Amino acid sequence: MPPTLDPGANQPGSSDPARIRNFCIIAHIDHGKSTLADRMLQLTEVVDPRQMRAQYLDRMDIERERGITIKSQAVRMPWTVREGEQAGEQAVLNMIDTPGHVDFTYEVSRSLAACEGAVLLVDAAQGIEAQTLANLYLALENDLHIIPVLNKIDLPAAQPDKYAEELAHLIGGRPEDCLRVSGKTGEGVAHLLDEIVRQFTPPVGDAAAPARAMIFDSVYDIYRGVITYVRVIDGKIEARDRIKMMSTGAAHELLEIGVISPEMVKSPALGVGEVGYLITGVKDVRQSRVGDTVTINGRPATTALGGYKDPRPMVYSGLYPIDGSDYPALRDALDKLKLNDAALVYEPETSAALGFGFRCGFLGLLHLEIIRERLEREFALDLISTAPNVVYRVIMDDASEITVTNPSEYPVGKVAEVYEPVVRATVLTPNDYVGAVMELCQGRRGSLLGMDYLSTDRVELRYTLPLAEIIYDFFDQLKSRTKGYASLDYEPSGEQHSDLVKVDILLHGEAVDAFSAIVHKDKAYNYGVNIASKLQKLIPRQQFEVPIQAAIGSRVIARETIRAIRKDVLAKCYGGDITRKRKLLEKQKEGKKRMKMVGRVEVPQEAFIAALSTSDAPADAKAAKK
Ligand SMILES: Nc1nc2c(ncn2[C@@H]2O[C@H](COP(=O)(O)OP(=O)(O)OP(=O)(O)O)[C@@H](O)[C@H]2O)c(=O)[nH]1
Repeated sequence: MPPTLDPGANQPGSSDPARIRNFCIIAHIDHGKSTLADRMLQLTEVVDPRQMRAQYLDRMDIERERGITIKSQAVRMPWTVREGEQAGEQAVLNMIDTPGHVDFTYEVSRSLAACEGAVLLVDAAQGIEAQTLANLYLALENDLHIIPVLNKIDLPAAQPDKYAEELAHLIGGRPEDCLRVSGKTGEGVAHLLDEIVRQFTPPVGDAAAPARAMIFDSVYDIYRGVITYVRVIDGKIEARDRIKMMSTGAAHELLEIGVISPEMVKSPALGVGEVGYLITGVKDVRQSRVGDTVTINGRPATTALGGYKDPRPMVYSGLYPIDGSDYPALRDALDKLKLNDAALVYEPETSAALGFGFRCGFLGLLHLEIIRERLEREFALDLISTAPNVVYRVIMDDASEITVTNPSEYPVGKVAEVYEPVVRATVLTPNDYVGAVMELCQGRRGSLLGMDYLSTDRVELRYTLPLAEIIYDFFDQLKSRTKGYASLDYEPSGEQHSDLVKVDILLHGEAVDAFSAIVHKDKAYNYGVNIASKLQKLIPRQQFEVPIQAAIGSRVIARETIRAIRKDVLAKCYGGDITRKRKLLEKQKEGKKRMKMVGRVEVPQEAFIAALSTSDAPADAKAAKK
């Protein structure tokens, strides 16, 4: 018998945990999570049809334009089961839309910890991809129940039968258990919502215990301060409570509490299993740290919930304003972005070539590109960024240790050992391209860990690769060598001892810090030749000859020369005798000598910009954002 309908029972704070289902949608990039989420919002009628827009939950402009999700989003949707034995049952669904790109995996894992179930979405025209696997493993690690779903069945190229087999093989179910939907047409979505209620378990928690809520996201809003997203595990948080952060012991007055449905809706309380937001008037997201446990000040819990790992920057790059007077504006802008993005780190640095700027740490190249683009767009700054590099651990001869985030700070001499970060990469590729992928990985100093056939024509290759090799055009190369069919996922996997050297680029004998790079010994020559020849084309000829050298320590490994402009000092000297001409030429030579000695090469800013931006570096991010 269907339970009796009680409209009050689904109100936040008083909903019966047995009615709640907390779930997330996980998928490879572009397999259609956000589109499916849109259909769910429509079907559950939480969005007014007139206000519906595509990718409703991707709120940042940049997310909408690029069609990618960067921040996780949680939304509460009431749903009355339509079919089957439970028809008529009222449920409260909390859906968490997660980003798909590797750079943001840490967001995914946080969201997963707030759910009991995961909808594993696979594009029925593409099949399983690298991030499908990565996200599935994350979900399994979090003990989530999985509903496999094939999406985009409206596409003529869809092969749902084939991929249902693959999926069933992967997660160990039957092919007929894979649901089939189209986020575009809405087909099968109501059935999926029914299955979510039927298959996922409701949250369990102790309603009588002191309150404990897990912070899974925290964002800064210019009007409202920090908005903290939580999932209540035990007890209840009420609007008039004073809350306490368990890691710091700091207590805050609650200004507002509520749920997102899909805009913020105030509510009197949040009970066991509920997902919602808290506003305390705190101005810095770091005071409301993701992974922390919130409790009630008057009746605090004794043990905190298990937290999350802090995201650690993997890639560093120097950001400099093109117009030096923009430096304070850049600092303010970074401060503002940092409020919202705990993963962004930066500290001031100066470069002889580029002036004042910041060395910034990012989760990956896409993160770098997004921050840079937001700085340029939201804060109207014109920036130049140096080639991205990873973090090196350098052990000196006297056993002291240095962490190098900027190649120009790499110590000269007396280096005993250098360690560089490595990743465990998974590449999924059709059979035909295995050779091409292996060749690429080998060329990037990869070592093969294993290889598996997912089906007769798809292979999973696992490699250990230096992160530094991936952040250059690896993704682009992978795509072009496999006609776009291979997909890549990677996760940090410690560090390895490597034969690395610092290559300096010297202009007229002086090292230009912005071009220094730490590269593998075998690749130093290529790097040197490449940059030197690029600069030779970019720097205009001067009054004197300018050598461009690439050097390791004092050893020059490549050289190009910018020839001098020979000023025609004889132009004004018509006729006349030869001794006068000679005298003028002698004088010119002297002048040139002086210039060579004292003069500094005038390198136009544009040359730096061109040399750095035409380096093949951020191609990965470009390819990934599509
Ligand atoms: N034909 C068809 N296209 C779809 C369907 N679902 C999504 N798409 C298209 O697939 C593309 C990617 O969809 P998104 O919903 O943005 O994908 P996503 O998985 O949210 O992407 P990320 O947030 O970047 O991970 C868009 O161009 C959608 O229009 C579907 O069911 N059928």
